[in-house]
Amino acid sequence: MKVIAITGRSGSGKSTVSAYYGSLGYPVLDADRTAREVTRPGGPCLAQLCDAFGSDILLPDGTLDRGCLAARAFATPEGTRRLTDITHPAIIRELLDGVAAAQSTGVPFVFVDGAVIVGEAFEQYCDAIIVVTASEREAVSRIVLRDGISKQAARMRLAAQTPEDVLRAAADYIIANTGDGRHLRAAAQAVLERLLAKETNGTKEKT
Ligand SMILES: CC(C)(COP(=O)(O)OP(=O)(O)OC[C@H]1O[C@@H](n2cnc3c(N)ncnc32)[C@H](O)[C@@H]1O)[C@@H](O)C(=O)NCCC(=O)NCCS
Ligand SMILES: Nc1ncnc2c1ncn2[C@@H]1O[C@H](COP(=O)(O)OP(=O)(O)OP(=O)(O)O)[C@@H](O)[C@H]1O
Repeated sequence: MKVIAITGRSGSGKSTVSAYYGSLGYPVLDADRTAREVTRPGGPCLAQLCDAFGSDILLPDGTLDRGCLAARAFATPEGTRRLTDITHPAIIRELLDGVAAAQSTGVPFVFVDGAVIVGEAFEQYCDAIIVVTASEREAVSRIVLRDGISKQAARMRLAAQTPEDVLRAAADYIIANTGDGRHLRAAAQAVLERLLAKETNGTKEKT
């Protein structure tokens, strides 16, 4: 069984691609949801995060104040590194449990939807990387529509993310989400067919 990462910048459409593969019956693991699990009260990361960023990153009910942690961790590259170093070992353990569970069902692929995979430790567990791309303009308008934030806030979010050329350089497959939803599904289906063909004939291909 192959582990296939689906990554991309915010608003690129990776969750839409993941949902499409899920609708076809393939298992999809969501790294963002896993991150929420490992940072829940009683989870493996919350105490370490408090040690690193201050115990006032907790809300009065003991849950993580995500906005507060984001403001502190993303303020500097060192803070962002610290956040990743604390959370990713636990995220990876959970994801690998999910991979093992999928493997026992005999499917050819498990997909992992995650924004922070390229250049990080989980990349070594991936047999292939799908990068979903969209222009800045498209990503901004989709984020504005989905999250109800301003264009400026959407642009700031994108500015803090891994540049698209870095993601493209790591990609085995690129899905350019430049049209409507039907176009996106067709592009995702084409990549799936290439993955299945590669499984059948064992050839290595690169986009
Ligand atoms: C700091 C947290 C609580 C902020 O949560 P919040 O809901 O406010 O924002 P969200 O998760 O949507 O992230 C905001 C943006 O930051 C980026 N980001 C998140 N974590 C990281 C990271 N470790 N390194 C670089 N960028 C990151 C995301 O791509 C996203 O675009 C959260 O991002 C987190 O727990 N991050 C660490 C775990 C992680 O790496 N998650 C990404 C999935 S692997
Ligand atoms: N081709 C498209 N046409 C119109 N809307 C789209 C298209 N692709 C995605 N969307 C919409 O744009 C929004 C962003 O897509 P999606 O949530 O899949 O992106 P994402 O890469 O997972 O973003 P994030 O990392 O911010 O969660 C969603 O509301 C989705 O329904």
